[in-house]
Amino acid sequence: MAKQEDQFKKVLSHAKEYGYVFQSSEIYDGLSAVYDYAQNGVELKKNIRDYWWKAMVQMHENIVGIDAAILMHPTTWKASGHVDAFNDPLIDNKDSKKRYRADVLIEDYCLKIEGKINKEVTKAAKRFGDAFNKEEFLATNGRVVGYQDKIKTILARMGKSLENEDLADVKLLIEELEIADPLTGSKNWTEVKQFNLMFGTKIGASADNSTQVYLRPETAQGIFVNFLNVQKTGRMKIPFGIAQTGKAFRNEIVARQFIFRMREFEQMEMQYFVKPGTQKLWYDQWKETRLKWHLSLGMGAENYRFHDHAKLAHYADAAADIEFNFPFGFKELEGIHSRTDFDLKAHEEHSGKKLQYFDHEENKSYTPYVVETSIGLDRMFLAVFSNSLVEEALENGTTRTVLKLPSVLAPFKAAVLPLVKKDGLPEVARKIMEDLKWDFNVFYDEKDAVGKRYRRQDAAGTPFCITVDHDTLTDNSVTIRHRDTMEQKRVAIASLKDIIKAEVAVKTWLQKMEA
Ligand SMILES: Nc1ncnc2c1ncn2[C@@H]1O[C@H](COP(=O)(O)OP(=O)(O)OP(=O)(O)O)[C@@H](O)[C@H]1O
Repeated sequence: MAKQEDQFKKVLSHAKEYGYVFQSSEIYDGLSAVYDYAQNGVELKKNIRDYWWKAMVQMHENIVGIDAAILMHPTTWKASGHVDAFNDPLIDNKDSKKRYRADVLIEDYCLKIEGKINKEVTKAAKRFGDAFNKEEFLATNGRVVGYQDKIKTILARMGKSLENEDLADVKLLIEELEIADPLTGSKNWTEVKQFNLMFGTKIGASADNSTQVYLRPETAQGIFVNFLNVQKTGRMKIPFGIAQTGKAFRNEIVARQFIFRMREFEQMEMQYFVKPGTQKLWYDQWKETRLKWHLSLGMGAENYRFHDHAKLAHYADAAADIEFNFPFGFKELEGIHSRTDFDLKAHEEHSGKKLQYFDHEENKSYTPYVVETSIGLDRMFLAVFSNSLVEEALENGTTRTVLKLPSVLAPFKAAVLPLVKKDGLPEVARKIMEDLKWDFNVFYDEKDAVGKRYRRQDAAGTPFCITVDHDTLTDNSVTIRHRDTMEQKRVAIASLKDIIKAEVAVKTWLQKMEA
């Protein structure tokens, strides 16, 4: 755990030091759970968005994109259920005046019990050595089984109380477990109440209630309300998809873990409209396709797992998360949801407009079912960034910090470095830059010794360094150094474009999905 926390701290400071993520309005001490993407961060974020867009839209003839507005007619959110049910249970500590999510306090309590189980496992593994069988130990050791049962009972009771809106029982559970404010140890709690996560605002100059609007808490509804417009104007035939990337806003009660849980964030969503009865097939297929997309980035299959939901949202008949191994453990990165015809039907009902599809093959109209894939761009950014940041021991006893970003996502694909700032080398380096920048984002650096410049580019995540030296003036060749292997090769200037392209092109990476 300490190691994981250490890694997370490194991620935070590296993100700032190398111009990836800044706290929003930092000069005013920041705004909680709101972040700005800096000069390198904006490029990485754009490249992740493009990589998703290409895989989802460009590679599928039957998926098209839209860009709906953040502000929507307020009835949208009545129909979708967000006005009535997009709530989290909130509890305040009367002494510290700190605010918490009641369910998270209880889950954190269970995590502590899980910590005890892990300790027992480590102890037994040491004691029994090779003869240790973890599954058997978990199933038979009395103390461990007791811990597991306790977690199950607590979570089952919490789940039931939340479902039945029995918030008094959630409070009682917190009291019975003697859960204290993690910051102060106080057990002086208020009642638990529901808190709606939508940010509301008013449209126009009037303060009258009819002008109440919301900042969208998800991008999906912009797709549902445009379903028929897109289907008709694009002459789309079922099954087909509509994709969208854009900002979403949630007034999260507890915002923590950096850009993992933000109040303003970006989603990349795709709604796939299918014939009723075929949703299970498409749901399974999209689960597989989306996992392949993640794996194509080469961040280690062991770092992903599915979590199939036992308890389903009111609109879903199946749901799973793709979880990623973040520096603080496995957590949701993407959701795949079979949303039935809930949303389209709800919008039909609230708008009084038909949102049906006429199936020419079957010669009848029906409301399509929807399978959705929904991933947070910022969470994906954190997954990529934290997975890529490594400290590497070198043969000479020193270490180097490398940001081994998948090169297709790296902000800059190459840095051009004249060995010295004289003898005409900068001019040649500039010429190489001028030529490469039509195809790639290229960085120019002539300050400090070349070794130091290599380290800077390693830490910033640039896959290639191109060094111009005195020989370049006569042989038209340069040294190209690879970030990950540190291997250096002498190559002709004329071949640079092809060498870089072969490694960083979207095609090189996305084709791995087919393997
Ligand atoms: N507050 C947030 N900050 C950053 N990304 C978010 C946030 N809330 C959701 N996301 C991203 O949007 C995706 C789809 O949203 P969805 O509504 O399914 O999330 P969720 O199940 O509410 O997430 P969580 O359980 O973590 O709150 C999530 O998988 C996640 O990547």
